[in-house]
Amino acid sequence: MDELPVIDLSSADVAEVGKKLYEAASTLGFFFVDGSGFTQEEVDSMFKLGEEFFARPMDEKSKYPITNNRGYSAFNQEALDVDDGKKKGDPKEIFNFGPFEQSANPDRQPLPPVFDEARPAMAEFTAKCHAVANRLLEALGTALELEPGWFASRHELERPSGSTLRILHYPAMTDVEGPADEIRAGAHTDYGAVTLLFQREGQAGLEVQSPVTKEWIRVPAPGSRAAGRSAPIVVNIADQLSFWSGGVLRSAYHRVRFPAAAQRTGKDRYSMAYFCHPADEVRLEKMPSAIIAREEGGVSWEEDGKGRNEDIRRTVVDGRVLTAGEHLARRIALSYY
Ligand SMILES: O=C(O)CCC(=O)C(=O)O
Ligand SMILES: [Fe+2]
Repeated sequence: MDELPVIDLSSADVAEVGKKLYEAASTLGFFFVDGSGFTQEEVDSMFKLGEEFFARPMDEKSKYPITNNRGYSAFNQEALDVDDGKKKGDPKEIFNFGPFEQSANPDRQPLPPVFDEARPAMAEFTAKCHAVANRLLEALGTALELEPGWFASRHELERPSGSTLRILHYPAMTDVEGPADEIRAGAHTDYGAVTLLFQREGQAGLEVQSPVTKEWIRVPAPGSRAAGRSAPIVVNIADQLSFWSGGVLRSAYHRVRFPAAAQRTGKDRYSMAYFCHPADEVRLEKMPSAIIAREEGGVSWEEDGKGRNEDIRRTVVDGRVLTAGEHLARRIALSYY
């Protein structure tokens, strides 16, 4: 983890945690958090559900096709990289869960039996992810000198939002022919405010692009560092924080790549993401932060994204400021086949 900082969220010194979060969020936009409150058992039990589901026959899985960003997306169906024009989806399969909180999700999502039976545990896990994301955002808010509650009041779990739990499966592929086959999830930024990414120990593959050198940096997949604690969780800053901060906080480009040699070992990779989004109606406007106002003018997100699809960086269309819900809809429309 040499290049990515590990920030301990259990520290009582929230101002210090906030400073570290700000430093990490405004440079690479990718870091680890430890001390989130998750135990390894909790995380493992979610992965186990995912393994059981993905092992089911295709005709069963495809009874829950992804619609409105919820449900099952099969091999080659989602292309996260909207810039490479390859018109071919990523070789991975995923299942997306919309909010379990009933008021945020009035039309209860149909789930296959393995997940349906685990609804209460999954709801609890999701609520915990949301709480961790909110804790992190509030700590970041102290470094940005925002009034307390600025982030929390935009991320209430009860309000309809794009917040999504996603379980991913990258089956081993032994017929890797060239570098293009090594990419298992294309380069992209995430669409919400912040993403928590759970990995399994030893199942690396995630890479983040340095906004300065454009180099791809490998993100390791470490195990638990202390008894009773889950392995450190990867956190990445996503589009909404970049919009709110005029690009000072970095929505980081990342991808999943398995070198051919690693693929030939025949091992599958599993990961799990919690995409924390603000409420759908929140607008893509600047946050009232003097710190941001002072820092603006450095390397902008727009510059970062030069040569890449500009449409996904728009905050205003036809003279109207977009909302978080509209941004999500625009990004989804570009990503599925
Ligand atoms: O599987 C991973 O490690 C990353 C997945 C990802 O970036 C995504 O689904 O947005
Ligand atoms: Fe992502």
